[in-house]
Amino acid sequence: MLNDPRSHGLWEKTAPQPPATEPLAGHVSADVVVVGGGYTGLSSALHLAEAGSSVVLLEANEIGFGGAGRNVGLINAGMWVMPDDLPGELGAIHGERLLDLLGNAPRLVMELIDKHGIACELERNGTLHCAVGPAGLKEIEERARQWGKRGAPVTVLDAKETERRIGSSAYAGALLDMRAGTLQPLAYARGLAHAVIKAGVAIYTGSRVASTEKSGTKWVVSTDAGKVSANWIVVATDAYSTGPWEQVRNEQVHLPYFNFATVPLGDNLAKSVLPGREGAWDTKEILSSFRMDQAGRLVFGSVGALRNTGLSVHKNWARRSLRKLFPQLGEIPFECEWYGKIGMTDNALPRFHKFAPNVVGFSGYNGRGIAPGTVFGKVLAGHVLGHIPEADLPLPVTDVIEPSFRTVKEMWYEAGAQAAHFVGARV
Ligand SMILES: Cc1cc2nc3c(=O)[nH]c(=O)nc-3n(C[C@H](O)[C@H](O)[C@H](O)COP(=O)(O)OP(=O)(O)OC[C@H]3O[C@@H](n4cnc5c(N)ncnc54)[C@H](O)[C@@H]3O)c2cc1C
Repeated sequence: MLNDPRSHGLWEKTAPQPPATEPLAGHVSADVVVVGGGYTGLSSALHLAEAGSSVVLLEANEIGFGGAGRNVGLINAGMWVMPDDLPGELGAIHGERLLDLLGNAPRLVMELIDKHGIACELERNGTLHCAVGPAGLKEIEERARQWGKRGAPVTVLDAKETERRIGSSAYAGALLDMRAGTLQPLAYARGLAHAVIKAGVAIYTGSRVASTEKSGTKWVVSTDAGKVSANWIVVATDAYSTGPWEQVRNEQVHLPYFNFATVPLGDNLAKSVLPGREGAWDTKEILSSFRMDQAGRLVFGSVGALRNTGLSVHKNWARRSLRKLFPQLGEIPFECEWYGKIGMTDNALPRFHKFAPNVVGFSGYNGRGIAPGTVFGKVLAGHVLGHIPEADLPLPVTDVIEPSFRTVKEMWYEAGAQAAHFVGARV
């Protein structure tokens, strides 16, 4: 995308085409203007239009330019925070409400894919959170216990069953979560965009919102070449936020995350690595993730940016790690490499912001935005339509607060990941 082979990598290579769109020109009106063409913006536009609202969606670059086109494609249920800790973080009402909403969020993703016939390599076979050593095993057992008492279909697999499912003896066990799955992330975003246009939304790409102003009872948002007047603004710009909502980006500490995709493994090897096509990641602090795509490529990722010295450090690390994790693959070549920035918040939980009257948005998904972004987009639509009052939202309204030492923390993430990957092959 935008002539950068390390921005969207494999996903851009294998995703179906996006709908034809153009930059905004002139002055148009709508009930709602949605800013951002990722999962949050697309889902909110879709649900608003299906309920009869007139909607304009403005995307600064292309559909899926942000996290939506760069991520690993794990459709996770819930956040990183342990289920029992959420009520403590958010209060009992918001905590249990968020658990319920996000625990069921993958179902909404899968329903939308089915309903709109989105070709995005959906796999419904669950995810495996792989335990590294006894501490990792303890962690997943506790997570399983906490989800289990809420009725979630989660199981702890022993080391033998984990090895059978993954094709590696590296792990002490794994948490299998049958609510979850994998997809081709850019294909999902582009498929949503097709559905959004079919529902009657006007999407303008290459249309960065530069400013907003109030004109009577309406909001007017301006891009380089046009304006939109609307009653509501939905802000769905998250970690790639620019323009009037750069504060959303500044609220987050950016964690770089890269992926390498191998060439297709071929039938025999593919049978020995994740034959069930679950998505997987481990319990390490600097975690690694791995999954297959539909053509049998192994997508392997971890923390770090593929730029400057990081490019060779992380690539060498990925080769060493794969040799150790899956020796049966031998010296398998990489076909694609890419990275993006994950927006982390200080308590690892997303935020709901009310920037001004009738200007609202969710952000800060901490690397878990496929299902939450989709479900929060639907919640935003319900809120704008007056069906979900503020008191019933899954998160409290919070101010946008920049964390202290943000820049230092971001440099530390990048340097720390390089140092860790320089020193050792993982697992
Ligand atoms: C490398 C990586 C791996 C990840 N892995 C996973 C994973 O496996 N599973 C998971 O669930 N999540 C994962 N995530 C997180 C997930 O991708 C994000 O949480 C998700 O994309 C957020 O969706 P969004 O629609 O809110 O924002 P985005 O997808 O980032 O979209 C925001 C859009 O807003 C646009 N924009 C910004 N400013 C303006 C403006 N002024 N005017 C107009 N448009 C603007 C941007 O161009 C962008 O397209 C990962 C993220 C990364 C980067």
